[in-house]
Amino acid sequence: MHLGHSVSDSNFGPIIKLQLHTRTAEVIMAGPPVIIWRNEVEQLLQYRELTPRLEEALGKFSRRDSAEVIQPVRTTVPLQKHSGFLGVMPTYMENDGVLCTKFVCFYKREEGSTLPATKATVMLLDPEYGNVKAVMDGEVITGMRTAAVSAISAKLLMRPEAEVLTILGSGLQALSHYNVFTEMFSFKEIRVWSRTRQSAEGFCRSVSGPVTVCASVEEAVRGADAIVTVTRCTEPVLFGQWVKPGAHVAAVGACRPNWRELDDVLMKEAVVYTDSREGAMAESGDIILSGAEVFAELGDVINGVKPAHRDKTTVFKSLGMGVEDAVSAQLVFDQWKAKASLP
Ligand SMILES: NC(=O)c1ccc[n+]([C@@H]2O[C@H](COP(=O)([O-])OP(=O)(O)OC[C@H]3O[C@@H](n4cnc5c(N)ncnc54)[C@H](O)[C@@H]3O)[C@@H](O)[C@H]2O)c1
Ligand SMILES: O=C(O)[C@@H]1CCCCN1
Repeated sequence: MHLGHSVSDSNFGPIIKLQLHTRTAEVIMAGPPVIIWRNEVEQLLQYRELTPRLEEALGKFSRRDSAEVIQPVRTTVPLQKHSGFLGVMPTYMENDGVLCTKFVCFYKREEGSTLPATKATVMLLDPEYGNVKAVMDGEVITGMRTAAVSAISAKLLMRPEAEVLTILGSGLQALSHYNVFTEMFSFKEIRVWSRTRQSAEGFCRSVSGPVTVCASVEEAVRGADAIVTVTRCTEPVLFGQWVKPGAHVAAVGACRPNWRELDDVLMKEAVVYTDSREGAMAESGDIILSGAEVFAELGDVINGVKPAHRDKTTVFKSLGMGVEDAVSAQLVFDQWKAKASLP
């Protein structure tokens, strides 16, 4: 049996057939979990399959049906010595038979640090037997599912005639957002701003299409129809006075209650959407410190219970949800089994 190049036969415990209860359990790994690492996750995960599954999952989450999704607010453990946090993100999707936990460490790295700002690992478990089925790289999953959800917010909330996309930040999330936004939409102009021109120019070299490097945030965002903020700033970097009325902002950074990416003017003027109300009220400094009202979750719009105010300035405040990782990891695992000709 082909076991995938990521594990050798010797790593695998015996594949055994068990007669348990009334269910014949096949391919229960009596041995160690499958390890699916970065390169293989990159090969197995595609936006065209992932994005519709994420949109469905956002709707399931917002219905608050415990048979669909159980997703407590992320547990966050401060790593004070390293200016970081450990986030633990369990999710159970009973109807879909998916049990997943992501462990993610994220840090306030000093400028010029070459250490990663985010490191994530995803575990997929069998909800009936409790064994760990797979351990996966969480970097690719986090990068792709976060960008795909931002793209879903743009699909729902951005004006259809949008022509200019601006990306603030030039790191891992900036690249994944560039990739999915250019796959899902066609913009006449794409702009990027980063703290240093050098890193912005490095970003331009890493993408396939033309991108304008802007010297200031104001230059980058004035006239933009869609703005993606993917910085690690902790004070506002995007100011409402620069944002064109009717623009859509996908705000991905500032995921701590005392961190900001957006100023009060923008938060007060915009119609604010988020992924999880509970998560936003626990973790979003942009919402908590500005006192802005959360109009709806993205899932409420998907379920048709709240309108999409495309004609107004909109902010999607993204904090990241375990259900996004669960859906992504299950898709990776299903693709891996298909490739290994496993049932
Ligand atoms: N919402 C979610 O689901 C989710 C998921 C993953 C990461 N994030 C957050 O998204 C942000 C970007 O993540 P990433 O993996 O791309 O990080 P990264 O370190 O790869 O890139 C961060 C970018 O921000 C810039 N930057 C750093 N400090 C800054 C500052 N003080 N002001 C302005 N720009 C600054 C860096 O130059 C870089 O271009 C982080 O805040 C991260 O916590 C959110
Ligand atoms: O949901 C996530 O994966 C990210 C990790 C970094 C902090 C914000 N949330």
